[in-house]
Amino acid sequence: MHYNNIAFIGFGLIGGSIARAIRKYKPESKIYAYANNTSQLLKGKNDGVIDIILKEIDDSLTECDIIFLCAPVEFNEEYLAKIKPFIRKDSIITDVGSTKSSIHNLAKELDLDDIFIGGHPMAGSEKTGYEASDALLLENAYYMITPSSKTCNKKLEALKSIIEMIKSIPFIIDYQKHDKVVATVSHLPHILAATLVNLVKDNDYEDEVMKRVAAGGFKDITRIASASPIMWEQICIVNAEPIDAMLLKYIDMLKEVHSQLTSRSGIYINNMFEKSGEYRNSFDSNSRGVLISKHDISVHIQDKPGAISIISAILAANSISIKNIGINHNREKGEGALNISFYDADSCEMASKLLKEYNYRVI
Ligand SMILES: NC(=O)c1ccc[n+]([C@@H]2O[C@H](COP(=O)([O-])OP(=O)(O)OC[C@H]3O[C@@H](n4cnc5c(N)ncnc54)[C@H](O)[C@@H]3O)[C@@H](O)[C@H]2O)c1
Ligand SMILES: O=C(O)C(=O)C[C@]1(C(=O)O)C=C[C@@H](O)C=C1
Repeated sequence: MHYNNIAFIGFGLIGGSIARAIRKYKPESKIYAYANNTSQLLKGKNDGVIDIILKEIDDSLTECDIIFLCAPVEFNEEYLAKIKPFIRKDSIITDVGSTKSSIHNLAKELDLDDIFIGGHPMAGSEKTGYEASDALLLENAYYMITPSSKTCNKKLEALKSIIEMIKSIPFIIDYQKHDKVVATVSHLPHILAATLVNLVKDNDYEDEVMKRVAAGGFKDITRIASASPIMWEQICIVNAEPIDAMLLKYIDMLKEVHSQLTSRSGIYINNMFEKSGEYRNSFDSNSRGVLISKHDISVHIQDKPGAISIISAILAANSISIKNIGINHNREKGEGALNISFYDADSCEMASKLLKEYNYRVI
């Protein structure tokens, strides 16, 4: 089995990024795509990423060796049921959804648990749509795989090799554990970011001074508040139980901070930051090449020799001094493969603008 014919149901940020990477690393693949957004599909076809636009869910899917479900999580479940009549027994259905138990339960109900293998790349962006997709988006990122008890080794190895081909790092995990992990490190943080932004909106002065002066700290912690409402509505509802369990623990922590603040316990606050700083810094020391700076950018580049020199030549030619530069091999820590830090905000802003003009994806 060569897994040459690959279909995407949903073709936005993640579907588009995987398809672009497959086209890049295995150009002979035949890529089929279906979505409810024709303009994204036409762009994909124009870019040479898609070979065949599927107008319907029909027996064209029988030609496909692997099908990626890449719509918001509840729609992925709807499509799992819809595609069932057209799927060959020896093919693989996988998904990229941020929740796993619910779709695994459905696969079992539909008697598809020998065909369906869950997947979830741990990289992304607050942006949506094929326009924001990038062949390098998932490079060096963990890509969680949740097999079922009926997954055969051959299919698991095939999926792993596709994930490795697109330069992600396969990470096998039980699907129930997956949902608890991401509830804590991804879903709850999105809720916190959204509520924090809404707190400012609801409490700002008439002249919107809070919005105006909000600086690095606020922006760092709230980038993901701009994420897709429909995608996050579905993630939160489908994974409500583990999210809610962590949310309650978090509320207890905040209540404790409230009580310690009321009694003006500086030592409590000090210890809180001491503990969090130590742990957070241990994340950084585990990742190679990651820089910590107030004036830094992440640039999506290929993780290969020569890539850094092109960027540094562009910046040098424009008299922008680099403080530090390094490949981030461990994408679970940052978004781009290359981290560059600058001495001041102006240089950082100029560099970002310049590299975008050269068509680099800069975050
Ligand atoms: N955005 C991230 O950071 C991220 C990271 C990892 C996984 N995911 C998961 O990936 C999936 C897709 O997210 P995305 O960021 O690519 O979103 P997106 O909005 O960029 O893309 C969604 C795609 O699904 C299509 N779609 C939406 N509703 C549809 C429907 N009813 N029928 C057919 N097509 C439909 C859209 O047209 C679009 O092509 C989600 O399940 C999400 O949980 C997202
Ligand atoms: O970097 C971001 O913008 C993301 O939100 C990516 C992110 C996350 O880290 O929470 C979002 C959802 C996913 O399911 C996986 C990754």
